[in-house]
Formats: sequence, structure tokens, C-alpha cells
Amino acid sequence: MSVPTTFKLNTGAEIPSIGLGTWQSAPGEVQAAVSHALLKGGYKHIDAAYCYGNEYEVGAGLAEAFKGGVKREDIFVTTKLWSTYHSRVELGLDKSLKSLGLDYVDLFLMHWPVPLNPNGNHDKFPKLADGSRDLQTDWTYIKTYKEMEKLLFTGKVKAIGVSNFSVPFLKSLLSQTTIVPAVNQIENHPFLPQHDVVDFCEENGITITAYSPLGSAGGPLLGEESVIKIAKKHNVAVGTVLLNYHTNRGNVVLAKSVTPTRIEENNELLKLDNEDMKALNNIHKENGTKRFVTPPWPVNFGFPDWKQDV
Ligand SMILES: NC(=O)C1=CN([C@@H]2O[C@H](COP(=O)(O)OP(=O)(O)OC[C@H]3O[C@@H](n4cnc5c(N)ncnc54)[C@H](OP(=O)(O)O)[C@@H]3O)[C@@H](O)[C@H]2O)C=CC1
Ligand SMILES: O=C[C@H](O)[C@@H](O)[C@@H](O)[C@H](O)C(=O)O
Repeated sequence: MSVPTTFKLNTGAEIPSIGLGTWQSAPGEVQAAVSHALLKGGYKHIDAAYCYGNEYEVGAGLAEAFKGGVKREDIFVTTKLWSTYHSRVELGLDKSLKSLGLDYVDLFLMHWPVPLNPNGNHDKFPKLADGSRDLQTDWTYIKTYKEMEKLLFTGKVKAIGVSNFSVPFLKSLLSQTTIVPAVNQIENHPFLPQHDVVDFCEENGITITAYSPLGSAGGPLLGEESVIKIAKKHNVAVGTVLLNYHTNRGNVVLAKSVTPTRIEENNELLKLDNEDMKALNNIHKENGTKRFVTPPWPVNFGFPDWKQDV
């Protein structure tokens, strides 16, 4: 059986298995990356976020693609609610929609389960005098999600979901809210397979989207010997193996690139065999786990590998 080009969400909608990431895609580069992906790279899925500060340019890339013949209903666009907007959910969404030039997104995610002070000293990263992040202590991510649920009746979001949620956070969310998130977007790769949260999401009908599949900026996992070996066996690019580690687990994956050849290369589906998957799943056992995205949140997120003294 081949790898599917889409997976079905618990809303019934299809989400394309591979998407283009836009975090740290520089201004001046991301418009071309988005339009290239959609017009030349065969992509139908773009991942954005208010926090990335480049939604306006992502929107310009989308507009270029629409002009070139791509239809809005044929692509899947995700954006994310930033933490300073947890108590202003619809405003956060409206700002993103305006920048993206869209009247709806296919998926709206809570970026992190942590509200930040909406009246602090910065729109995105308010800080206290000691330099730590200024949390919004009178608000909870449960309240945020309940506000997100209401958005489903506005027509401005087709689905809602979460990001960076561990099993304990998901359990708490599911027990206090009504709509099961369509997606949980998490860091995921052979150095951080996250079997606990992946299995929990599968049991509860939540689709996993894997981020930083290449190890984030610079793609450090592309140099991994055991992955290179599998790529040689199949005569494919190393990134193709890393991305399809997820599609073969039944999960969606996002890769960021602003380089046209890499954008094209990253949109290749590949069926991996049991031996390949076993080797990929063994990497963290032999080398230890590695997490690449660890912003300085003063919060314990409940991921077994991410222990913080808070
Ligand atoms: N929800 C969340 O909290 C998070 C979500 N994300 C989402 O996931 C996306 C992907 O994750 P991200 O952290 O960006 O990292 P990735 O693992 O996608 O790695 C991106 C890096 O790899 C390079 N690269 C991409 N393709 C290739 C290739 N074929 N060969 C060699 N190098 C390559 C890119 O360089 P170049 O661009 O120069 O080509 C860039 O430096 C993000 O962009 C974002 O949309 C990511 C992190 C957190
Ligand atoms: O999506 C990518 C990441 O989560 C990014 O949004 C965060 O790392 C953010 O820069 C932060 O510092 O908290």
C-alpha cells in the first residue's frame, strides 16, 4: 500500500500529509517559498502562525498562487493563536486572517497552552523585570479553548486544535471541553518519537502533525548516519526518509524551506518498510532523546523529556 496524500481529520475534512512550514522564513523569502510550493512544488498545505511575524508575506504568496490558478478550496491553510491573544481569541484570528488575506483558515491551533499578559510590554513576548515571560495568571488554556470552540460557528475556521500539548494537558483539556481537537501539532522526529502522546492522540481521534522533522534550523538530523543509510537503500534524499517517518506512522508532517529545490524535494511520499521504521524508532534508544524547540517558558508542559523547575 502506498502512503496517502491526505489524512482524514475528526471533522471529516482531509489534511494533506505534507505541508510547508514558515517559521523563521525570512521576510523577502517566504512569499516566493509559498507561491513556489503551491504553483510548482505540488503542495496543498501551508502552516503559518501570528507569532512568526510573516503572515502578511505568506498571504502575498497565497495571493500569487491564487492568481496563478490555485483555488482556495483546494488548499489547506493552518494558523495559530499566539499566547498574548488567549483572552482575545477572535481578535487574534481576525488579525491573522487579515494578514493572510483569507476569510477562513482550515485549521486554527492554540500555539502553546500558556496565556501571556495581553497588557504587557510587548505584543508577542511581554517580559517581567527579571526578563522572564509575563504570564497572564487570571486566564487558563481551558478558557482559551472554550473561546476557540465558539469560532466554529463563525465560518472563519473549519477546524480547531492544539499544539505542544502533552498527554496530561490533553487529558485535562478533554475532560473540561466539548470539541475534541482535530490536531495536536508537536515536535516529532526519530530523536523525539513521542510514542506516549502519539498513541494517546490516535486513541482519541486527534491527528498528529509533526514539526521540526529535520531537527529545525539547519536541518541537523539530515547528517544522521542511520537515516542516510535508509535513504541510500531507497535511492531518495535523506529528508524524504525523515519526513516519511511520520507519514508512515499515519501522521502529518511540516518541513520548512525557502530554497526552491528543497521545497520540491521535501514533497515526496515514500513507503518505508518495517526494518526502516524499526531502525528509525531505535535512534533515540541508542543516542538519547533530543528536543530542538525549547523556548524559555516558565511552565512544566508535562512532556517526559522536558523537565523544568517551576
Ligand atoms: N507549533 C509549533 O510550536 C512549531 C511549529 N513548527 C512548524 O513546523 C515547521 C517545520 O519545522 P522547523 O522548525 O521550521 O524545522 P525543519 O525541521 O523543517 O527544518 C528547517 C531547516 O532545514 C532546512 N532544510 C529544509 N529542507 C531541506 C533539505 N531538503 N535539505 C537540506 N536542508 C533543508 C531549512 O533550510 P532552508 O529554509 O534554508 O532551505 C531550515 O534551515 C515550521 O516552519 C513551522 O511551520 C515548528 C516549530 C514549532
Ligand atoms: O512555532 C514555532 C515555535 O513554537 C515558536 O513560535 C516559539 O519557539 C516562539 O518563538 C517562542 O519563543 O516561544
